[in-house]
Amino acid sequence: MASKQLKEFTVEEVAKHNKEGDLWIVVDSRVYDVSRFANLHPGGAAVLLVDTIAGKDATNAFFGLHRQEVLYRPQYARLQVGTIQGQQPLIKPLAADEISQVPYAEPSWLSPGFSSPYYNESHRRFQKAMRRLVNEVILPEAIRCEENGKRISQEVMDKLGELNIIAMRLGPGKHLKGRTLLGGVITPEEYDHFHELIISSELGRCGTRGFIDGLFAGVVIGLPPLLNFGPPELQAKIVPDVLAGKKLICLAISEAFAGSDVGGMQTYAYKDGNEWVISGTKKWITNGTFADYFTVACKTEGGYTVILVPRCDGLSTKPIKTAYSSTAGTAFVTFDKVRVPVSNTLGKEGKGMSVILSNFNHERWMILVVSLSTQRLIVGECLKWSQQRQAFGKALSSQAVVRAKLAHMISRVESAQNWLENVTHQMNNMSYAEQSDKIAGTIALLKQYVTSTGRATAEDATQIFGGRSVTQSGMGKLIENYHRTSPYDAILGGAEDVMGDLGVRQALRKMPKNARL
Ligand code: HEM
Repeated sequence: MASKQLKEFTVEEVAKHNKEGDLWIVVDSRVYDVSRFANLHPGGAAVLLVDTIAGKDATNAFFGLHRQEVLYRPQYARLQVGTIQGQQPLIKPLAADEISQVPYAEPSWLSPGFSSPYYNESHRRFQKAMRRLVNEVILPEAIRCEENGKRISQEVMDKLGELNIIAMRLGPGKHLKGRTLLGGVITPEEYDHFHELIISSELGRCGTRGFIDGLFAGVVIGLPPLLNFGPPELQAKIVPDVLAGKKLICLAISEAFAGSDVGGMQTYAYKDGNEWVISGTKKWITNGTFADYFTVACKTEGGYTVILVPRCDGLSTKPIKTAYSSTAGTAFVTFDKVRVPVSNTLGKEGKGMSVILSNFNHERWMILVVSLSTQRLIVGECLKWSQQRQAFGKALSSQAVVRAKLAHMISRVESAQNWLENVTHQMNNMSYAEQSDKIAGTIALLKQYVTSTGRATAEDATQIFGGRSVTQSGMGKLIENYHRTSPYDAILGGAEDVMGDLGVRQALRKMPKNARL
């Protein structure tokens, strides 16, 4: 409702509307006629009729119980009949590409007055455009899909394909050549891992973990083996459609028999003439329910081989019900004597383990970037809530115990961000082979750090939000989602303990032979 069409009222005029059937309230200088709405109010009519609320300024009470978005929902926005004379609303939604002014709610490079050696103008342009895209296109879809558990709509997939978001999520490389990135905001030559970090960070801010996995996580991990090791004819057949969002691919490695212990897999392929015959099962396959193609790790004679399998006879998928939304498409995949041409082999026969391992650093980095960004979102939520929530007659933030929790939360997210930016800078300056040699262990340690601090922050946030932190709607909905889903980050792409161990083992391997105290 445009404010110029609204009447202005004095506080005294509003105060006259203070009874059942004639009930007004004020929230942040906006006057609402809730006379008829009172009986439909999800919080009940009685709470609106008490002396301190009916005909009064109920701003503090309102924001102690509702997210501001409630006021912008069309069915509630139309309850506004006017404004208070001489007052202006203070609380406004952020514009689609606006940066939050809440301290630590954004990484420091985005905060006014802060500088960073890592980001240039192209990153700033890119971030602004990406935030707008997330808020206008992706977040509404995320909220829908997270709730109904359905796959992302073809319309949104097409849009993201057109903007080359899917291609960019694979990182910098020749697959970006000649593409128009995010409507031309930057060139493929400019695109680096910090742009990619921005994509994953902006997505993480949706706070809808299942949806974020549904949003091409399978492509990010399932396509690189084809791009890096697949025969050109197979690439030509599959890659364009996948990058355009027309088809989905996923990575099928883990099994009920083998998770972090990849070598324990049992899915077996043998050759019959020009064909592979594959039998076995795969479990927890992200996007598997919807996928058109499967990048499958198989045991073969003398080793492991990675094979590209299209959805075909003998291959079936069924959804696995997990703690997060089925919009992620987490599947149990069965291969029953599935036949595919030998030309679908990715990399050398028997050398599949190096194909599998080559994928892991990038996957882990992507997971931790999304996870850290959501962790920061939670810090922002806790800062806001602890200021606006009154308990024992004062704001939560006036309790030392709450401030102590906030101190730990902020320190965790800031330390991880600084480490992440350092690692990303190294990625920008190393070949993938160098990264595997020099920073695979660091990425694993960073992932362990981000996921363990994320879960500590999720726990702290539940103490600050109380019952709301375990409620899927209302004030604590982002806390609830993060608390429920942050363990995923600590498992997917390598379990937290395994990550720590990998990091230390790599460090020990690199110890100089003559190192002594
Ligand atoms: C324009 C005015 C208001 C609108 C449109 C409104 C709308 C809503 C909605 C949609 C909910 C469901 C929960 C949510 O989505 O967050 C809710 C819950 C509630 N509302 Fe309101 N409300 C208004 C004013 C108030 C006021 C002034 C009070 C003051 C006491 C109040 C007390 C409550 C309570 C106690 C709940 C339940 C909260 C919970 O379950 O945690 N509401 N309201």
